[in-house]
Parts: sequence; C-alpha cells; structure tokens
Amino acid sequence: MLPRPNVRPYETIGLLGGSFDPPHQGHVAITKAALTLFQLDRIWWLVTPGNPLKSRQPAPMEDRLAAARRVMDHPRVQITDIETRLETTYTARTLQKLQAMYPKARFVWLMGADNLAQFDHWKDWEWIMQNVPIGVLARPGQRISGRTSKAANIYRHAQLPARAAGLLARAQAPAWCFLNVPMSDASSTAIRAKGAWGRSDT
Ligand SMILES: Nc1ncnc2c1ncn2[C@@H]1O[C@H](COP(=O)(O)OP(=O)(O)OP(=O)(O)O)[C@@H](O)[C@H]1O
Ligand SMILES: O=C(O)c1ccc[n+]([C@@H]2O[C@H](COP(=O)([O-])O)[C@@H](O)[C@H]2O)c1
Repeated sequence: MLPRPNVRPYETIGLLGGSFDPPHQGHVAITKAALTLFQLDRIWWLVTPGNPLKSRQPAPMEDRLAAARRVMDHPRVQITDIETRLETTYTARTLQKLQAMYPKARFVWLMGADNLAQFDHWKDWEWIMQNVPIGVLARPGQRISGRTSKAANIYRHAQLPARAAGLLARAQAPAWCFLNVPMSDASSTAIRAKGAWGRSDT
C-alpha cells in the first residue's frame, strides 16, 4: 500500500476518483485545469478498486497505480490507493471517512461532465452534494447532458458561475461549478479498444 498522504490544516484538496484503466492525457488535462482554476493546493487521484456502476473488472490495482504515476508527474498531485485502504467503493462513504480522518481539510470532489450526467444514480448522491463542493470539467459530447442532468437541475441554485471557480473549495456545500475547459477526447475505453493499455501511457 502507498503511504497515507499528509495534510496541512485548511489545505484545499481536489479528489479525482477514477478507474484509470488506463490513465490518459484527458485525466492529466482536467487535473491541471482543476488545480489552477479551482485554486486547489493539491489533487489526489483516487484509483478505485472498482466503480460500483461498472460490471467490468479493471486491470490490477498495481498496474493502474504504476501507470498513473508515469502519466501524472506533478509536485501537487498524488496518486493514491485510499479507497483500498479505507475498504470503500462508494464515493459517499469514501468522502465521509476522509472528512473524519482530516477534519480541517477542505475536500472538493472532481469529475468529468459524463459523471454529472448520471450522478443521480450514485449511492447517496444527495449527501455528496450537500456535504462536499463539486467541480465538474467539460468532456466532449457530455457538456449538455451534464449541465441538463437531474442532479444539475435539482441543485441549480447551488451552481457557482465559472468566474467564481476559485471560491469553490471554500464554499459551503451544496456548491458546484462547471468549467468549460479546453476538451480532450481521450478515453480509457478507446485506449483499451486499440489494445494500447500500457503501450504508450497517453
Ligand atoms: N477526456 C476527459 N475529459 C474530461 N473528463 C474526463 C476525461 N477522461 C476522464 N475524465 C473524468 O475522469 C474521471 C475518471 O475517469 P475514468 O478513469 O473512468 O476514465 P474514462 O476515460 O472515462 O474511462 P472509461 O472509458 O473506461 O469509462 C471521471 O470523472 C471522468 O469523467
Ligand atoms: O458511489 C457511487 O455510487 C459511484 C458510482 C459511479 C462512480 N463512482 C465513482 O466515480 C469515479 C469515476 O468513476 P469512473 O469509473 O468513471 O472512473 C470513481 O471514483 C468511482 O468510484 C461512484
């Protein structure tokens, strides 16, 4: 297991959960954009043991962690196996445990627009909305489905405009912000379909 990350009091930490099967330049692009635009101190990649909504078994955790470390090399980004350590797969449970472990940290949940589109299918998604600020990054073909999704509509009153993105981490939840960052069409599905897992790490 990887060492438990250290956290300074009042740090703002973005959490990018994912299968990373494999990690790619789309993940790198949204991580760099989120660091800057949401003014985060750091970002942790949470390499998930398994997405609860996906039946497909991902590549072994060690392979995904190693590939993630090769692809995402940045002093303020840490690759973690926290969900394995916490024995969680549901995001709400992961967030509850992290908030209890690091009560002075300010966590922000990060995700692509495709996940906002189906967010209302996640376990305890309203708890997440009401307890953790959420930063959403544009993804090709998913901007409209994300922005018009059930979760977006129900929590429209809690949406921060993009020009206020820098306030998200310190905002009281519910608070979410959609950023129209330059988009990358990279996807793990496409890389797997090409049989390119581990060959290029891009
Ligand atoms: N190109 C991209 N642009 C914006 N967000 C992305 C992009 N690729 C991945 N993400 C986001 O990164 C997080 C982790 O994604 P994940 O590891 O599932 O990669 P993926 O390419 O979506 O995988 P798959 O194709 O297997 O579904 C998710 O919140 C996802 O929305
Ligand atoms: O908690 C849930 O119900 C839930 C449902 C779907 C996805 N997630 C999380 O969302 C993150 C992105 O998943 P993925 O497979 O799109 O990379 C990852 O951390 C998953 O564990 C969480």
